[in-house]
Amino acid sequence: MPAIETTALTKRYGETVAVDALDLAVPEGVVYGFLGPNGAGKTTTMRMLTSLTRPTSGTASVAGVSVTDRERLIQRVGYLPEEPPLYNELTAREQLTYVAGLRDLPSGHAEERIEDLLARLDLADDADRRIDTYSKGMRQKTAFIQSLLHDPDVLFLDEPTSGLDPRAARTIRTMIDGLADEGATIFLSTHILPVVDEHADTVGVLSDGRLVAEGPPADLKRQAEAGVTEGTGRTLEDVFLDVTSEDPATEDGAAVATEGSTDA
Ligand SMILES: Nc1ncnc2c1ncn2[C@@H]1O[C@H](COP(=O)(O)OP(=O)(O)OP(=O)(O)O)[C@@H](O)[C@H]1O
Repeated sequence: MPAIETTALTKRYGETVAVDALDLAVPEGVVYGFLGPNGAGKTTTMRMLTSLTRPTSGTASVAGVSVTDRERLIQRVGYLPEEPPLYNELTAREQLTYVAGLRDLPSGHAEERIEDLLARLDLADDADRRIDTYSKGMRQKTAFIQSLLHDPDVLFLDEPTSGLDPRAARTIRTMIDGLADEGATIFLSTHILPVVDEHADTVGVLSDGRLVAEGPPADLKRQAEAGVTEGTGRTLEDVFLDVTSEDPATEDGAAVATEGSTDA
């Protein structure tokens, strides 16, 4: 059973088709890099997959739970949105304890997990200060911990290293790999293409609400080399620019899929 499965998933806002008949099958335990230009529909897709917004049509399930079953779904998924919900008047420790309570985590276990995650992200010394005194990076770390506190099966991350210093960014990247190794599925949306290149097992590129390319980074780069002078190394950025260009050749809706791209 795929960790994420969508069939003709569509979201319209009036005349705008934000997500257009999206078919995804993401296996368990992988890091799936979700790319696309601004306004491509990435956030809308993640909001549908975490039951924050309802699809106009089509179906989707995450960790085997339909996105229409919000109550069961939120126990299985974590989401770090671009603007994470934090209470400014709480300290990080209070915020995380509060969220652990909402999630019904046994208090002893929750406390241990919170302390461990605060320490790993180098936030323990500041954890008793109010969040409204935090830097952007400290807020981001708090929100990242909050998204995975309940050990979700599928974790949706929108620019998880935004505002983080290189050390903290590396910690988060290492944690992403570790979570996937333990069997969690990570749906990673970011514009930092080298991170996707290094960490994603499979990449999907969304453009105008449609999946225009999908496959392991190495395969997509190899495909992009076809027709290019031999020996020219292509980067994921080249692939991204190719498949999201306004060139009519790429606008026929045909996804550049790589065989077996969604196999674990
Ligand atoms: N609540 C809304 N009401 C109306 N239109 C919306 C709404 N949310 C998103 N849209 C539209 O849907 C399209 C997709 O937006 P979305 O935020 O999903 O893109 P994105 O890929 O996450 O972009 P970015 O990389 O800039 O974050 C855009 O045209 C956007 O204007």
